[in-house]
Amino acid sequence: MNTCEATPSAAQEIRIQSLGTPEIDSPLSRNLATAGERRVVFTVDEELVDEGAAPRPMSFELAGPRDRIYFDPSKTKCAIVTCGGLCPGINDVIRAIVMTAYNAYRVPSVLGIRYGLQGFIPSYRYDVRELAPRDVEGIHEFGGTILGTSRGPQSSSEIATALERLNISALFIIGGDGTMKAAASIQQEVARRGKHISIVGIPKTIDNDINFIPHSFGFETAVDKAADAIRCAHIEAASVFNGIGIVKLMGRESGFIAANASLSMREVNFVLVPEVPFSLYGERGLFPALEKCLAAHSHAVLAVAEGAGQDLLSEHETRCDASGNKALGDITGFLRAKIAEYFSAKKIPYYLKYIDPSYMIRSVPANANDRLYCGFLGQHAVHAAMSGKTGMVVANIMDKFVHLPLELVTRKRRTMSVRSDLWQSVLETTGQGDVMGTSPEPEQHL
Ligand SMILES: Nc1ncnc2c1ncn2[C@@H]1O[C@H](COP(=O)(O)OP(=O)(O)OP(=O)(O)O)[C@@H](O)[C@H]1O
Ligand SMILES: O=P(O)(O)OC[C@H]1O[C@](O)(CO)[C@@H](O)[C@@H]1O
Ligand SMILES: [Mg+2]
Repeated sequence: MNTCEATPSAAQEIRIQSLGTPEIDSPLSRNLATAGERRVVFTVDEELVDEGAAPRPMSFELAGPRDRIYFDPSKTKCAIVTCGGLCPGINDVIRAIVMTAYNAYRVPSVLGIRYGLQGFIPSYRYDVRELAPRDVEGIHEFGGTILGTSRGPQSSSEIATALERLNISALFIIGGDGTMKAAASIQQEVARRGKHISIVGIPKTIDNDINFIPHSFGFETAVDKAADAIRCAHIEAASVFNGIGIVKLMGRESGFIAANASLSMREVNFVLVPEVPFSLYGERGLFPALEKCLAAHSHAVLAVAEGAGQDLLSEHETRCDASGNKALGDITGFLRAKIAEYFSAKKIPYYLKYIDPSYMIRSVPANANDRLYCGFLGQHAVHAAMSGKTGMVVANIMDKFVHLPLELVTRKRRTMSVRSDLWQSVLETTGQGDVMGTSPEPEQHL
């Protein structure tokens, strides 16, 4: 993303589905709500579109309250569901949705669906929860989700039936890439039945792997926590002769957390991510480079995304989790064993300190920036639903809140491009280019 213009010009128009013409006067004061749609044009570069694609202008619908809305607030019932792994800020989004629905639109009811998509399915027997402002007042102080979450497929047909049974007008679905696919199939099922129910997604994931979303909420907080772990690993490693600090960070198929946390803590010498293959031995191998690093600085720090180097593990994982996400082999266990072999054979003393902050980076409350971000996302999601938008998510692109179709955000999973400024910056800061070179061609990486 590089430029932002106020008018559409000849840009590709990104369209959002609508349930019908908004004909009801919004209860929001005239100077808060805008008349009609406003659009913004960004020149979108390859980081968000396709690797190698030329930058191109695209026009997006701006988020925000409209002066005419689709749903009569006095008859509107909303529901919120949270799915997938935890992420800092989920409660902040829930709070913002409830507060906006009640305080801005005076809707009479917002329901919380328990434990992800399972909460729609009668056989699980989870009660729905009424969420009034007093129920959500203080929830932003806590990590996690007050509604609970789950993984695993559920029938869109049963979910659509539950939405009809509960008489829901707008469903807010908070989750990651998988959840957005679920949202798309729920929206299609609801439309197939001819039901006027708005389905609005709020993209959530610490992995930052949702297509077209530059930074999902909670990512910044997760990076903060990951940076704390790196700081500790560096102190431990630097406090002994030939100390090696290894930090394992979440990031199944995308190394954004490892890359960003390492850039914020410049002491990291090697960043290993799923997107870039590497070898252990040979001229451009990780271990000879680690050996050189120890010889030069007497200590070294490695930040390892959990999905890195999976091809090196002798037993490839074939298992998946309940949602079909591939299970990962233990790359850091493998590296620790191989480091022991390598340095023992060379009779080089070393002291390895291993830190796995694991779930701690995603179960904490959101930091101040993420809280602000979550508040806006929740508010804009309600404005979008009330004006009859559906099959969409709310996103922040270049400091503008916009509507994106679910179809766009579910097209593929976002990974870090080896040509991105982010990865190039990692290479420049760490000097690890010899091990994980700048070229995407695997044979040039070792
Ligand atoms: N292709 C799909 N179609 C319909 N539902 C899906 C699809 N993929 C995932 N889901 C459902 O969406 C929910 C959440 O998916 P998943 O567990 O992959 O987490 P996620 O939303 O990607 O979040 P995160 O990756 O941040 O943990 C699950 O209930 C899962 O079954
Ligand atoms: O919550 P679970 O099922 O243990 O899954 C862990 C995965 O979830 C994520 O935190 C994404 O939400 C990944 O980084 C991690 O691999
Ligand atoms: Mg996911």
